Amino acid sequence: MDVSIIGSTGYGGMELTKLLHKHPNARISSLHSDSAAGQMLSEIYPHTDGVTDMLLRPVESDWIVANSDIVLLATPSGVSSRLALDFVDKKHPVIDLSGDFRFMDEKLYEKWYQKKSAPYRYLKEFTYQIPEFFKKTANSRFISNPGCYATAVLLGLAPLVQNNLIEETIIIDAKSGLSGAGKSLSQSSHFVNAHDNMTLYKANQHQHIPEITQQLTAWSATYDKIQFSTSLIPVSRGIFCTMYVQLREKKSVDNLHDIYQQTYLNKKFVRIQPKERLPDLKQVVGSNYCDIGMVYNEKTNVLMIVSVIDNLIKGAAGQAIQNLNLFAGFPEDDGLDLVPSYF
Ligand SMILES: NC(=O)C1=CN([C@@H]2O[C@H](COP(=O)(O)OP(=O)(O)OC[C@H]3O[C@@H](n4cnc5c(N)ncnc54)[C@H](OP(=O)(O)O)[C@@H]3O)[C@@H](O)[C@H]2O)C=CC1
Ligand SMILES: CC(=O)N[C@@H](CCC(=O)OP(=O)(O)O)C(=O)O
Repeated sequence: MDVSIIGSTGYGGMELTKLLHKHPNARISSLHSDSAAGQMLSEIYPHTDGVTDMLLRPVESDWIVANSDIVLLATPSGVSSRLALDFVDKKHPVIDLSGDFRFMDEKLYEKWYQKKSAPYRYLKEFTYQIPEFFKKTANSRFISNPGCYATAVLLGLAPLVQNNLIEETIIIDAKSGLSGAGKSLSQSSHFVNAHDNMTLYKANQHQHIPEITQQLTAWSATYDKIQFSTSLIPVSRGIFCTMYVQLREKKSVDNLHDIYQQTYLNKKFVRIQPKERLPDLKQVVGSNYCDIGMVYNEKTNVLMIVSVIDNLIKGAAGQAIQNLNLFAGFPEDDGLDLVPSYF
């Protein structure tokens, strides 16, 4: 399968390039860049010299449609919504990493992203796809890849929500490394601000709140609100997400653990930790794994769940490749046999 990437010089685009380099059934047919068209990738990133180096072509949809089987959009929200339209019109398959096609509702998108939405007739062509819950019947050629925080949260809560086990309040405290913000420098990602520091941002205003509740309510209508906070932590990669939920009734640790294992039976990329063990960040960084652990407090009846991912892999490029594999009928782990680096 021939794959084109747009937004090639961004963090997500670069991660896609790296993963596809090792893919047994897909190859990169072209890299496209707005800022660096005409240059070689190695002129911008010398580490790609002799490995994944390629010419960066301009972003031209006709050329891409003629020369690839699918296009991956690793572009910012507000840009994907513009670029995708030509491909949808031409029925050329798309996987979009941005937030632009995650809602079926223009107003909802505009409220949370503060940007103009793609028209509804395009939104409705896209399927929001968490690969672990992919249904063959819903196979779509236009796929909206879940957001990074949303991925960690939804995988961590799915077993409880799908089985209606939560009393009401869901409190989520998520922390992300700086690559989650993309490569553009901002005041908050400046070394002096980020190093040795922790900053909570977008309190009650994060754009992944409606994305998370949209999926939770699709699983069980009761769960239409969450308390969600996001913080920057001084690491390059990784999302560490702690969730607190009060259960409807008391459960044994064995029972809860079984429910999680059952939900992710044969789901290679979700690893449920042994009972009472919580994952750390580095055990997933550099891989497509989402590791989930939990601790139950019998006195308060609160279950604390910890879910960790690499934001650029399971939270973005790795999940996009997983979705590409499902779309193409390739084994789900093609190109994703990655060992976390840990040290
Ligand atoms: N970083 C993360 O952890 C995650 C990111 N995402 C989403 O994935 C997408 C990519 O994120 P990320 O790689 O971090 O972002 P970056 O800012 O690192 O890269 C985005 C790239 O898009 C291209 N681009 C920017 N503006 C335009 C434009 N006007 N027209 C065409 N291309 C443009 C640029 O590449 P070039 O100049 O080469 O075209 C840029 O490098 C975003 O939508 C983000 O929200 C989703 C989950 C996690
Ligand atoms: C650390 C950091 O800044 N992370 C970004 C995540 C960006 C992202 O994934 O946004 P969409 O997928 O919704 O486009 C944020 O919190 O906005």
